[in-house]
Amino acid sequence: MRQITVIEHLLLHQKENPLATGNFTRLLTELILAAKIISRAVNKAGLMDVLGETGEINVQGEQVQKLDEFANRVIIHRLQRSGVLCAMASEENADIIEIPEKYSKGKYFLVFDPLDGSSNIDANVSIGTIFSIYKQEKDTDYPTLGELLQKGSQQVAAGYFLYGSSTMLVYSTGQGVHGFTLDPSVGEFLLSHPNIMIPKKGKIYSVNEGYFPFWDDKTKQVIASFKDVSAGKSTYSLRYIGSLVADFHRTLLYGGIFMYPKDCRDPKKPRGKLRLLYEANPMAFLVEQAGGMAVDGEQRILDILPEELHQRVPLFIGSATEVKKVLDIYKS
Ligand SMILES: O=P(O)(O)OC[C@H]1O[C@](O)(COP(=O)(O)O)[C@@H](O)[C@@H]1O
Ligand SMILES: [Mg+2]
Ligand SMILES: [Mg+2]
Repeated sequence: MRQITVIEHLLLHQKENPLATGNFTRLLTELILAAKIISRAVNKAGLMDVLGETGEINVQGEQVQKLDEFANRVIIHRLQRSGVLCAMASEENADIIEIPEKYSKGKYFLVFDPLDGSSNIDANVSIGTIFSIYKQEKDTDYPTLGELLQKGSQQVAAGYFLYGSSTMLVYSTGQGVHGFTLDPSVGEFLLSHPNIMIPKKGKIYSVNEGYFPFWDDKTKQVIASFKDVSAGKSTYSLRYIGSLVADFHRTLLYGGIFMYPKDCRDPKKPRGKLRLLYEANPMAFLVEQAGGMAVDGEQRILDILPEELHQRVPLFIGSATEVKKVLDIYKS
């Protein structure tokens, strides 16, 4: 089989794609380089000083791991010099990240979760980097937060790097979902999974069932429906890694559903844990491109207009059959 790189694939196989321009390919090239640097650190984590916590608490109120901070620094460092971004937003930074005056600017917003699945880092379990790209609509040098807070349906591209038993890039520019595997011997991501489509129905449900006592009655009904084996009902297996990027990747390839519902423990946090901008929107963009669905229980994730940078949202994502089942139960 001919070996096809990410940029080659974008230019050759998506010719009619308006994103096949110098600026977008530059952005993708820098992102890929940042991911290779992060992947190298992940692979050598036990040999480098990147395991454990930094001792700091981030804007999400969570412990910052050394690898979270490293990945965040690598992405900001590389991408602010790319000349094609007008601003960035990271799960680890409280505010929008402006491009310093000394670098030239462009028209894209990059929104990212530098290291997803932080609690799994020290156990050598799959983790990843999630990204989402939007266009700046107005022609100003200083984009406002309001300009960045676009609906997920306005993403021009989204994807993730998965640092698993192999390192992969899975992404979409709105023309299908394509997967590339890093060949460490040549240092390139090469096409391995063209045109990924999620099965219409799956056999796996994925959720942290330890939180069962903290769910409302409807949510309990939703999860119970995947355990219901009465006459004629399908049986499901339960799989939960605790890294969205890895749980989503399995769901995309095998089908089924991943869920992170709202939690009633804290009435001030009725929206679950996952972040709309950094986690739910990019995965929702990918799953729809692959023929699946993503909802918050009532509405399509990509239709939600964000009110703030670090907004959280309940997430039900996967094969159409299972996601529709969730919608039906919440509606009933
Ligand atoms: O431990 P919990 O509550 O099940 O949460 C797991 C979820 O939290 C996350 O780790 C949150 O992401 P970060 O690691 O980027 O903060 C997701 O990857 C995962 O789906
Ligand atoms: Mg995350
Ligand atoms: Mg993270």
